[in-house]
Amino acid sequence: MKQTFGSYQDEIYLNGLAGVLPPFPVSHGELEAKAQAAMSPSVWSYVAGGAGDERTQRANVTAFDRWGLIPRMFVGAAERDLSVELFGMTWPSPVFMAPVGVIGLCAQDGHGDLATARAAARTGVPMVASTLSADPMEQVTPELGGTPGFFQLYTPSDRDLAESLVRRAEAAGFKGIVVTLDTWVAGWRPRDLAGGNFPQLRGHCLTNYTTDPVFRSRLSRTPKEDPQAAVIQWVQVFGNPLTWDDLPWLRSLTDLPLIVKGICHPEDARRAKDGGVDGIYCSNHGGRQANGGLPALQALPAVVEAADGLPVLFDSGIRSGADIVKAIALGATAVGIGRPYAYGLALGGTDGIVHVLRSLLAEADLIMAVDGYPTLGHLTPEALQRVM
Ligand SMILES: Cc1cc2nc3c(=O)[nH]c(=O)nc-3n(C[C@H](O)[C@H](O)[C@H](O)COP(=O)(O)O)c2cc1C
Ligand SMILES: O=C(O)C(=O)c1ccccc1
Repeated sequence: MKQTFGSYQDEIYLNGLAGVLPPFPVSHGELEAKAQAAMSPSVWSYVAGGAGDERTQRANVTAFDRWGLIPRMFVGAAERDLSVELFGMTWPSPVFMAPVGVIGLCAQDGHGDLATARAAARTGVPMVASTLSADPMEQVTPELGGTPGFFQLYTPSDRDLAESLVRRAEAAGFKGIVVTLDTWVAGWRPRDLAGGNFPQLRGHCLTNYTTDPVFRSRLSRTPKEDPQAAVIQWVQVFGNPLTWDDLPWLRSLTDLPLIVKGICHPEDARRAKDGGVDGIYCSNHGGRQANGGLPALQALPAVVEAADGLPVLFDSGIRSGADIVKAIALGATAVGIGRPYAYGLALGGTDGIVHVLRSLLAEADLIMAVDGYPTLGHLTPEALQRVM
């Protein structure tokens, strides 16, 4: 499949000739700074913040500096193919949008989930829709166009509710279920603690619960009549400290591809594979959950090896096209963008997300051109060297 992601650069320079500058920042640093200015302090704290003194969060980003791509010449990589086969589909690139629970709040109009789905439709970049959304999942999938969407499940302790959420995701047309394992309890987050700020406790982004028949059947009054009771019910059912004994049950919930998120240990990857999952998602939740952990990128190679041919999705720390290329070279099948698209959304709705995604993909494509790696298959660990 011929790709032209790099042409976003031509578009920007051509506009420049006409005196029109890019509407949104092109560098991550400026994107972040402008997003901070555009967001309320509490939403900024929730999105940008992480666990503890955030050293794992920072290490996720700096881990990429320890690897350098080795340029190859006389390759003639005039056309690049970034497409990837995954779960029986062909994606135009190995990039997807990671689930971001309060994405709804990042949009000026409060409908960030719909804005994200529309960005997926416009770019072909798949979306993983969080359980914690402002817009109900049934309204998200129609906005995806032909682009695949995945449903991220926070497995509730109420098994009937878990099953209901999965049935709804199937009926809504999602193409796979991503079960997040690292967030059955909230990590220690000093920024949010200092502000006494946890959006879900204020009733935000609980729509998939409050629209669910099983969740509603547990309440004596509707969420509209008694929002407080709905929040209390959510607190009671949200977390489920799953064990390996629960994996057969999770697997039995759906015939859709099942992907487990939060895997950083090779032994966990091996056991998940043995348990019949279709994909491993290597991530430390962007350093939001447990401080003191190793950078997710450092966990990736051993997880890939243990996954033994099963697709490995990766996120945590991707801030540039170079990061995407490096994660692929270290064995990721696909790479998730997290905070950067939330910042794009805060700055410019769907247009802002589209700009962020197109910029990341253009940079990745142009690096593959310059460095002589025309396809993802050419990006192997041999394309990288440890930086001294
Ligand atoms: C504000 C915010 C909310 C998130 N909500 C979810 C979520 O609902 N489900 C989930 O599995 N991961 C969630 N994540 C984690 C992301 O999916 C991803 O792992 C993380 O953002 C990657 O780190 P990075 O953004 O620093 O690259 C969230 C991340 C952020 C920043
Ligand atoms: O903020 C998050 O990353 C997130 O997804 C979450 C959701 C519920 C409880 C704690 C964290």
